[in-house]
Amino acid sequence: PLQVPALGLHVRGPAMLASQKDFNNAVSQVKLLKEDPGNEVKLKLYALYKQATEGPCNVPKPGMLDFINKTKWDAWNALGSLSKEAARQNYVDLVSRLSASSESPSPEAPAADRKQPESDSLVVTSEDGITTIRLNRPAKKNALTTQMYHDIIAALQAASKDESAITVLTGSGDYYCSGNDLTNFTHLPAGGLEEMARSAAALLRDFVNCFIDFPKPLVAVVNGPAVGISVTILGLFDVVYATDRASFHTPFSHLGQSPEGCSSYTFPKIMGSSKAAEMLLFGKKLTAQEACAQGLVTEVFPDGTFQKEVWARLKAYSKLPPNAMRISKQIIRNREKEKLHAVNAEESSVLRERWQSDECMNAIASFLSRKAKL
Ligand SMILES: CCCCCCCCCCC/C=C/C(=O)SCCNC(=O)CCNC(=O)[C@H](O)C(C)(C)COP(=O)(O)OP(=O)(O)OC[C@H]1O[C@@H](n2cnc3c(N)ncnc32)[C@H](O)[C@@H]1OP(=O)(O)O
Repeated sequence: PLQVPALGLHVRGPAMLASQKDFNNAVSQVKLLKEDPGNEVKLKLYALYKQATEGPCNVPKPGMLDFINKTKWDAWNALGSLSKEAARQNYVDLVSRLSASSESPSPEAPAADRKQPESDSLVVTSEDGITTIRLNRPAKKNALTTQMYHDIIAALQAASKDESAITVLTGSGDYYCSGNDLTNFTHLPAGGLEEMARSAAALLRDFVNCFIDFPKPLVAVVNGPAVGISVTILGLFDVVYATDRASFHTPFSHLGQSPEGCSSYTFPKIMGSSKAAEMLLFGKKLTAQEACAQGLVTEVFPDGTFQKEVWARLKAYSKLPPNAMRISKQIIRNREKEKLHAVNAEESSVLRERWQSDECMNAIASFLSRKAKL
């Protein structure tokens, strides 16, 4: 089947297309879903519904500050000339997957407690004693959606209990991760900006807590440039391997924001206060070699041999006695845990205020209107 890239959906041949009755049933089924499928999926459903009922997007683009309607318009418009029939089929397929996953757990779950991620944007695999959590939104440089934060939390919780010795976080495509998806802040809930900031701070805190508490060796395989929160949490990993194509960028001041991921504590500790300040206050972007010289990265590999060398090394490490590695990590981490939790709480609470500031809103609007890029 062909792919509609923006939404990762499939176009089928005419013989397999769903009828109008199937479509109407799917529309009714959506209202009966037991779990909220998350904003990204709801956006896909919206776009497919519009395409299936009205055809290609035919209304004017909303203004850049009309975040919600612009995001909906973008999703519909991204379907291009997809036929009404194919959109109808994709809608029916999506609803049937959502209904199945909300009704029964997958019989093929690879580990007892593993719940597969809600969307294709995160891929979790276990092999050779290594659980790999792969960010999989290459078209968006692996920017983290709200759903992905939830899925990463679930994946880490499952990995902490599975049979693997080592857990790896990496990315698909040319980027490791472009940080928080800035459109996360455009879906204003009923309680407005204040409620959005409250729930974002709670999610951030839970997310970072999972990294602080993760009990096994945690390795970042940084396959390309890294931005924002994907950089700051590196201070909570045990080992960081990077391709020489990677860069490390924390543009918080540019975005009217402040550091998170415990970086206000881990970065000065790792690289000294003035190097940390240059990154966290002034947004200085480091090359892979610079990040390695400053202790944020363990080792840099030539891009051409990066995957081969890193995975060979990780496979060898994964054969070491797992309990010994776990216990050694605990001794190192236990000394810091209380402090890290306190730092995380403070950073999340400061960001809650920042997200309600004009500085932050203007920076996000600028990015979304394509005026600003890092
Ligand atoms: C209510 C609940 C909310 C919950 C939210 C939880 C909150 C936790 C938040 C924790 C705080 C985190 C802070 C950060 O991470 S700050 C860093 C944020 N990231 C950025 O500012 C990066 C923005 N992106 C860019 O500047 C460029 O895209 C980049 C330099 C990364 C790449 O440039 P390039 O020219 O190579 O590629 P494109 O710009 O064309 O990008 C391709 C497409 O990807 C989209 N994209 C990229 N990054 C992001 C992003 N961070 N958010 C959203 N979209 C992103 C880009 O728009 C392109 O899309 P289109 O092809 O559709 O145009």
